[in-house]
Amino acid sequence: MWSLELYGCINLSIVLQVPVMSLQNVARLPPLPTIQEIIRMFGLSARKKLSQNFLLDLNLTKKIVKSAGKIDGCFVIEVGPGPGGITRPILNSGAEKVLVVEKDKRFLPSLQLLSEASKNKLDVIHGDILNFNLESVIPAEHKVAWADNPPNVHIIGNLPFSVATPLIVQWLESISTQKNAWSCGRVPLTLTFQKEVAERIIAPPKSEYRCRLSAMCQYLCDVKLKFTIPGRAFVPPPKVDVGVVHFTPKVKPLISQPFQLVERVNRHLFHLPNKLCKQSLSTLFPPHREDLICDMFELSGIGQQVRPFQLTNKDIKRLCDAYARVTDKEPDLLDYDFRDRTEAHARRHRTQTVVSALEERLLKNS
Ligand SMILES: C[S@@+](CC[C@H](N)C(=O)[O-])C[C@H]1O[C@@H](n2cnc3c(N)ncnc32)[C@H](O)[C@@H]1O
Repeated sequence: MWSLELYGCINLSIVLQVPVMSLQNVARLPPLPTIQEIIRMFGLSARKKLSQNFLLDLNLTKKIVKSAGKIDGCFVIEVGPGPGGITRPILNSGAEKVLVVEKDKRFLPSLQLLSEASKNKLDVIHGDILNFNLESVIPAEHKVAWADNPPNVHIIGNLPFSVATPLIVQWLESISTQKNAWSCGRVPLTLTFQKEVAERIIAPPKSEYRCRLSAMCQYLCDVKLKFTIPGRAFVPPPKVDVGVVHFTPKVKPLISQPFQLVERVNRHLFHLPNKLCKQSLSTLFPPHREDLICDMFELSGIGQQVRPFQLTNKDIKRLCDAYARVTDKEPDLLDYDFRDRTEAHARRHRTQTVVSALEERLLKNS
């Protein structure tokens, strides 16, 4: 039996102001202490340094799980479970098996207890999701062909903002190459982001939020902002609101070029989102090769006066295809880095300044 005395009452350094996740609300798991009690029992204070913001409101954690779609009978991977506020509704939604990947080992004992209560339906892995290949943990019976409907596998996570964005970029590359979890088919994702990042992910052309992340997410996935959560719902509350985004990988990506090429074109395109495309794309080529930008626009059929934020996903596809054709003829251009030139130029300039100062001094002394 669970009891506070058994584990000792350890400091609760966060203020709990949200509705309590009560025993009655947990339908399929046996009676368990509330998440608040778990936090207290194991001394699981949220670490600001690690951007840990817990979601303890059962209505919200259930809503996140519901927005993933039908998870009954599915294999569910949760990234960053923390004290288990989202893990519990996943277990209660009839998932066949749940695997959680948690980096902070302070959470492992409480997750282990949850695993025992779930009759080992829950597996706990101590690891860093940024370096973790999910392919090996997804059972073979859940693997389907890419063109089939998404497999009975879901990834859900409320990660720190500083992890969620690099992680989705890393995972987009895995989606494009059908590696990692996506070697098992078009595994959908339900992830939380800072609201502004969520707005960027789903931003249509001409939106003020349209950026590289919008183009990269949308060429590979159908993306939907499911709902937003006010920052005050978290413990401790972050200064910003949070968006829950659902990603379903597309059967056929909108752009058939390699991920690195698409990333490169978008990186250059959107580094000056409000300038003319001609200006933003000029950094793709050495300064004396303006002819190549003209070739790129001619091949793509896109007008040079358009601004990056106005481009549709199809326009971006045309520009990527055109860039692929231009660089097919001169593959070295794929390695061209305009900053190298700037850096080399700056270095030359610094050297020249030092040399001139030296010469001046020598002249004075002579
Ligand atoms: C914002 S908290 C959310 C906790 C819990 N899911 C909730 O909603 O209350 C993020 C969790 O992700 C974990 N985490 C952070 N970086 C991680 C990583 N690279 N790999 C796995 N877990 C990570 C943190 O330790 C923390 O438990």
